This record gives sequence, C-alpha cells and structure tokens, in this order.
Amino acid sequence: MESEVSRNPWRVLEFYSGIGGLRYSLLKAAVDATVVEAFDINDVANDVYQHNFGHRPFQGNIQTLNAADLDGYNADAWLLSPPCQPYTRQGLQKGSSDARASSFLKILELVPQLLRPPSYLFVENVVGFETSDTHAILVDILEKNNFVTQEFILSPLQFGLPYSRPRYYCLAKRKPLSFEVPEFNCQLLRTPGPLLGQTESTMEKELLLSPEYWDELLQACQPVDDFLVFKTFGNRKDSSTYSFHANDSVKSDRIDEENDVCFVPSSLIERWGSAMDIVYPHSKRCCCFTKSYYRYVKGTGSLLATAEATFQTK
Ligand SMILES: C[S@@+](CC[C@H](N)C(=O)[O-])C[C@H]1O[C@@H](n2cnc3c(N)ncnc32)[C@H](O)[C@@H]1O
Repeated sequence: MESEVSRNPWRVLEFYSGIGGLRYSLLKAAVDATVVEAFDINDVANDVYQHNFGHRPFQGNIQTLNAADLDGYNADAWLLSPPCQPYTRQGLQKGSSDARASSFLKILELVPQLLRPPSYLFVENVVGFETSDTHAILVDILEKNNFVTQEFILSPLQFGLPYSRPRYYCLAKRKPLSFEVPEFNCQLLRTPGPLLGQTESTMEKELLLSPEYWDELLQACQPVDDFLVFKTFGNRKDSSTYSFHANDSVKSDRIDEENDVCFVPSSLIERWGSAMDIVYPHSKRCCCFTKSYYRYVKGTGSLLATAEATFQTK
C-alpha cells in the first residue's frame, strides 16, 4: 500500500480517536504517516490520548465539521472508529436511527462535497455493523465516490493477540488505487490471508468453523502479561495468589495499593461465579474493557486480576 501513494509521510486524520487504538495500529503497521489531527468529544479519552501521544485531540462533536474543515487538513488517509452501540448484538440495533450514528453519517455525507478527498479510508466497528443500514450507506457512498473496498471480520487472535472479540473492518482506496487481489473487492472476508496477498481458500473457510482452529490460535497467542504496562503488579508477593479474609470488605479489595495487586474478591466470585470473566497475566484471551469497567458483572469487559484471591476463614 505504501508505494502507491505519491506523498510521504501520509497525512492522517483519526476520527473518534478515543485513547488512540488506531494510532497505535498505524505505528505497528510501520506506515510512513503522521496524524495531523485526531477528534474526540470525550475529555477523559482525550486526556489519555494526550498522555499516550503528547497531542490533545480536537475536542468537539465530529458532527460540526464541514467539508471546508476537512479539505483544510489535506489528508491522505482517514481512520474512523465510530460509536458501536447502534450496532451491538446486545443493544437495540437501531442502526442509523440511533442518535449515536449521526456524526458518522454526517461525515459520510460530506465525502461527495470534498475538493480533496482522502485516498484511503479505514473503518472499524463491531460485528453487527456489516448488516446495518449504516453499512449500506457507507458502501453506497464509497462506491459512488470512486472508492474500491475490501471488508473483513477478524479476531485479534488471528494475529497472535490475546483478545477474543472479532471486529468488522472496511478498507477503502480511491481509484485509480487498487487492492493487490481485486477479486476480493466487495466481499466480506474472515481470514487475514487476503491482506497479505493470499487467497481465502475453501479449506480456510471450513477451518473457521472448527473449535480446534480457535483453540490452536488461543494456544499460540501472546499472554496478556506482554501488554501490561505495570509489570510490578504483584511483585511484592511471592506467590501469584493473594489471600484475604472472609469478612474483608469488598470495596477496598479491588486494588491492594500497598502490594500493587489487582484481584477480584472471592466473595464476588462466589456470588457471581461463572458470570464473571476474569483474566490473569498468563491468560491468552480477554474481552473489550468499556468505560463502565467493573461497575457491572457482565458486558463491561474482562476483569483483570494480577493475582488470584484465595478464600480463608478466620
Ligand atoms: C468506539 S470508540 C473509539 C475507540 C478508539 N478507536 C480507541 O482506540 O480508543 C468511539 C469514540 O468516539 C467518541 N465519539 C462518539 N461520538 C462522537 C462525536 N459525535 N464526536 C466526537 N467524538 C465522538 C467517543 O467519545 C469514543 O471515544
């Protein structure tokens, strides 16, 4: 992809920048690119982004941007990870009629008005987006504005990363740019092979349905520990288990600051049991951490415990 663009480094706009996941991906992809602006409405996310990258995103509603604003950045590539709540399988799946979809629809509507449209687009969302009316609008607008697309549903596990939730990705290039394997245009692909110029074979498609394929991926991927910033967690305890007593209070047990240990109190484990998704540094999978992390037992992410709590009676 890199050699196709005349300008280096690429000028990139990161919409819905959050804490900067897509910017990290850009770094990892080792593309010669510079993020000329990031946009997010949430000040806490922007604090984290600023901490991570030393640049504070433009703080405001993306819906207020107009074509002249976007042309002003003269960007080669747009990265977009719009809110996923309108499309999640657990949600109401209101799609484009959900107010949280409006800003993305507005950005798409601006594409035909641009004097300097981007050459590349990258869209990320949850599984469920691909069957939504917003998806139909995305594909229609891209096609009418000379973009070719390839779409994927991929799990980070397929790249050796301990995160098990598959995601929807759309890659778009403006003609005359093209994909290495154009036969995959306008298809929804489920293996990373086509990204590397390989075909998605019938055998691979069958493999995707087999639990053994996913088990093997789980075994082969890196542990969560490789991605933890605070490696000192739990170091001051000799063992990886952490003891506390039956009548210890729940509220203060979540993080033991003195010992730099995070754990889930066994009283909670006993109460909620298998409903809780607890992951440890050695785990080979986890699920998305949301802003309601730990406030609910289910659906707000895996709980990270750096030590296992053991239950003791006094
Ligand atoms: C799915 S998250 C993106 C996550 C991001 N890729 C990351 O790595 O953290 C969606 C983000 O869009 C932001 N957002 C939602 N609606 C917005 C709007 N209308 N204008 C600007 N930002 C918005 C939210 O604050 C949230 O950070």
